[in-house]
Amino acid sequence: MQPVLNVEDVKRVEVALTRVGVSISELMHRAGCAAAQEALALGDVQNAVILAGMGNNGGDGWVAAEALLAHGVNVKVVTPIEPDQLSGDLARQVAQRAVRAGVSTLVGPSRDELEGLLSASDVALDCMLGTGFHGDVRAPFDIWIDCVNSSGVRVVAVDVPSGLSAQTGHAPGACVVADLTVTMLCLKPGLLADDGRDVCGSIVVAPLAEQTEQIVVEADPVAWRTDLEDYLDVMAPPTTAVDKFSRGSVLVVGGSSRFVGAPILAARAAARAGAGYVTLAVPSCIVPQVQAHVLEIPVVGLPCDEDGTISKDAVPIVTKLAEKRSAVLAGPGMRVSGGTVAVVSALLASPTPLVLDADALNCIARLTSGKLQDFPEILRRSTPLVLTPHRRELGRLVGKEENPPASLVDQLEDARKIVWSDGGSELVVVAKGTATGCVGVEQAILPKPGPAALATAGSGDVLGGIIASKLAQTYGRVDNLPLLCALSCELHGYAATLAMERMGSRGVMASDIIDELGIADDALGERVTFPDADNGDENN
Ligand SMILES: NC(=O)C1=CN([C@@H]2O[C@H](COP(=O)(O)OP(=O)(O)OC[C@H]3O[C@@H](n4cnc5c(N)ncnc54)[C@H](OP(=O)(O)O)[C@@H]3O)[C@@H](O)[C@H]2O)[C@@H](O)CC1
Ligand SMILES: Nc1ncnc2c1ncn2[C@@H]1O[C@H](COP(=O)(O)OP(=O)(O)O)[C@@H](O)[C@H]1O
Ligand SMILES: [K+]
Repeated sequence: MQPVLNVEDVKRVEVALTRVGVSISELMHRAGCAAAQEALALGDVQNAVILAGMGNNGGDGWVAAEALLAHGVNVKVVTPIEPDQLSGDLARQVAQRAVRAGVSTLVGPSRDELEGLLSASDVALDCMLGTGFHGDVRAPFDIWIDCVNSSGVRVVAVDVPSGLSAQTGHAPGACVVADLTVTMLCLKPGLLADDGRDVCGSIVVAPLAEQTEQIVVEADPVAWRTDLEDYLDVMAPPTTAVDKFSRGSVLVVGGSSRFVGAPILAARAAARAGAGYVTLAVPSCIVPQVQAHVLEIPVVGLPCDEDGTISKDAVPIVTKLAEKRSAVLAGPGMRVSGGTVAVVSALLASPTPLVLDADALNCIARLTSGKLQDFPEILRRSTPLVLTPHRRELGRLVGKEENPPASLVDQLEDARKIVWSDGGSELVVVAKGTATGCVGVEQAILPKPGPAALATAGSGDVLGGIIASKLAQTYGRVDNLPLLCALSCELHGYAATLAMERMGSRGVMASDIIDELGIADDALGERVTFPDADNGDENN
């Protein structure tokens, strides 16, 4: 797994490296050389343009320019001001050194000049703004960014594409769209979510020092990005010694007269993700409709209130059904009512491994007046419990209904409020968004995010079904629950990628994802077992 550090913690790593004898100027030298090396590795680089800003990101660019020149590349550094006028000592020194070494410069070019230079270049290195970027992109960089993006030249972003916040993943204005991002020391969260996924291209981490790995780990990573082989730990070994019950049995509780489809999607996903026996429990008033859509899945009718939701009287029936299953998923389409709140509470008190999604989460928000972190006893269990909120549901759970998490780091922070208030290793919050964090008490794991095709109604129900299915197949014996959830998210994303091949990038519906789950599960298993044969882009 690869550690992901908040930007402020990256600065602490920089300081720690200086304490072990690697100076900031040495780090900048290595950063610039690493960027130059990656640019050369693109191949066919005779002419390079380096767009340098006025801070240390620009400093990296001057070093890279000198390194490229030493490799015989025809280099030009574009800078807003003369190297002598740079205010930062380090950036000024490396710029002056590069000029002495013969690097040529273009100071404050017109738009036409810059466009001409870019069109004659084989690669552009973006060294305008790095982790020191804040606010709106100011001139001249807004114009330079526009020129780079419209030039069609290959772009290597140094540390972070200019205009992107390496912390939040937001690019509120102009932002470089890179083919490759060479990021220094370690991954930062903003590269992996929201706008970051669109602008980084593939990501290469340049560690810069042999001590980096250890120091980064000690700097308390905000999350860990999985590599495919990490999932070997939670992959069930294939066996023929099974029957339909021992392959895992899942109970899905949900549905209402308003939302009939959601529990069907969840139950079908659970079956396609490998559970041998899936049962659906829905309000009795919708049983005929539901049963007509699922041939293989028995549907149990639960006592129903007048508004078409599950009533309180369902509690003993649901509890009894849950006892016999290896995992339960509750929530899809169930709505929030006195009856559904009672059912969710009863399931929390039952020992069967449990996944709560959608309205089951809203029931908990109602039960705790939107302050789940103040009621840890509600979640305290000795068997696995997984909550799968999207950003708005997560906001509702932790008292931020009006101001839900807006970035991956916000998701991780809010999910941690919940898991840390509980403090037990049986609880995981799968905080969903453009990138998803599987947050346990000890660590947060970031699976590779799926395609934007997942942003379609019902796709969350499918994920809930997958997680319940995978959990059921472990029979509660899971050493690393966050990792199992991350594997489920990867399966969800991979199935959506396969569905896109049939339905197009905008045509995928949740049921198409379900149809690909079986094939995706096998293919993912192959890729986990033989990662070297994998050609997929593992970065974003
Ligand atoms: N971590 C490491 O170990 C290593 C880090 N290294 C490198 O250092 C980089 C961080 O350097 P840094 O702190 O100097 O910040 P940087 O990104 O150059 O930006 C500051 C400049 O940008 C300007 N500026 C800001 N916002 C702006 C806006 N909206 N629009 C326009 N301008 C704006 C800001 O101006 P100011 O706001 O101060 O007026 C100032 O001039 C890091 O990303 C990596 O590349 C490597 O060298 C070595 C190893
Ligand atoms: N842009 C995106 N890129 C990747 N995954 C996404 C994106 N948008 C949403 N997703 C994923 O799609 C799923 C949507 O879940 P959810 O919002 O609960 O859907 P629903 O409530 O409609 O079932 C989540 O797993 C989420 O991480
Ligand atoms: K940059």
